[in-house]
Amino acid sequence: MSARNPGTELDLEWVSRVRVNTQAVLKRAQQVQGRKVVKKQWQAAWLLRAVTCIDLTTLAGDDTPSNVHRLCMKALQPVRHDLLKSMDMHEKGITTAAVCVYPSRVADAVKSMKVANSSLPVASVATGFPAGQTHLKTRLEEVRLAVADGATEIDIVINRTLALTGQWQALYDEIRQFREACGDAHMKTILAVGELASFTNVYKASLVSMMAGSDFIKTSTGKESVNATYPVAIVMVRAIRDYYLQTGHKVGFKPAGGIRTAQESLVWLALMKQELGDEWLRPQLFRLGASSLLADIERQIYHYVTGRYAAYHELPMA
Ligand SMILES: O=C[C@H](O)COP(=O)(O)O
Repeated sequence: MSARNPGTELDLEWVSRVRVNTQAVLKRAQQVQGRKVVKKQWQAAWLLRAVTCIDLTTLAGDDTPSNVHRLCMKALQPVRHDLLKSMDMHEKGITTAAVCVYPSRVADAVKSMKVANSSLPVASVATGFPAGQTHLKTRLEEVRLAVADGATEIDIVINRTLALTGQWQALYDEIRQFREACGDAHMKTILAVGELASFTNVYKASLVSMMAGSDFIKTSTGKESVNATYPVAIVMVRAIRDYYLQTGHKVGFKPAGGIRTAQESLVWLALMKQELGDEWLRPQLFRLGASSLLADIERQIYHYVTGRYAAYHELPMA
């Protein structure tokens, strides 16, 4: 992770003058999607870059220590060794950026990483994920427990009720408290954009989250009916840029929810490069939150190396 964002005082005047031009955002998103993506070895290199930015996620009611262990092993060896060797990348220590699990599975993930002698970060969703509709005291305690179990990154969800009713001061105060409960753990703040009703609300919620000290802002939980979209990403990354220009603090971006294909991961990287520059193409400032994206990326890399698509049994860990 890069240097932490300490946050600022809540600047309500800035928040209140925010207006987002919807047509301009939609047009820009179309341009990003319409651009040709890189091919051949450049594409393979970009796909490996995408791998290193993935928060490899499992957030299911039937998660167990064994599937969490399997997730951790996959995060540590995300692409088959022989494929990496063919690309002369086998000694580069390629892993995903982190694994992401529910709070009650953090201890399992930490144990698996320890057994593998790895310090790969374990992230946990918290604060009543995904809806955030539990008492503040409960949400704060959940953060503390996940940190005590060894999570070094916490993905909090914002209180959408506060955002939708324009209670920005109350939202700021809650997020500040989450930041404090995180201690040294880095905090990613999930806006749940599919439930924020307008781009203007998304921009305002992004600003308030950053002012309250979020190290990353994240689009979605993956559980809303609309998750990571390119237009909403344009709004959020522009808020990141404006906040950086105003304060000098760099905040990361994490699109999450419904990102499944290698092709999409290339568009996300292109969007970051064009909107925020090369510095935001590293796991310190960019994450892709995804449960099934890695399988398609590995499949595309297999195709690049062998010239054919893998049968299911050839990429069993995917
Ligand atoms: O934070 C990550 C998301 O929950 C993952 O969503 P996904 O299962 O649609 O990839």
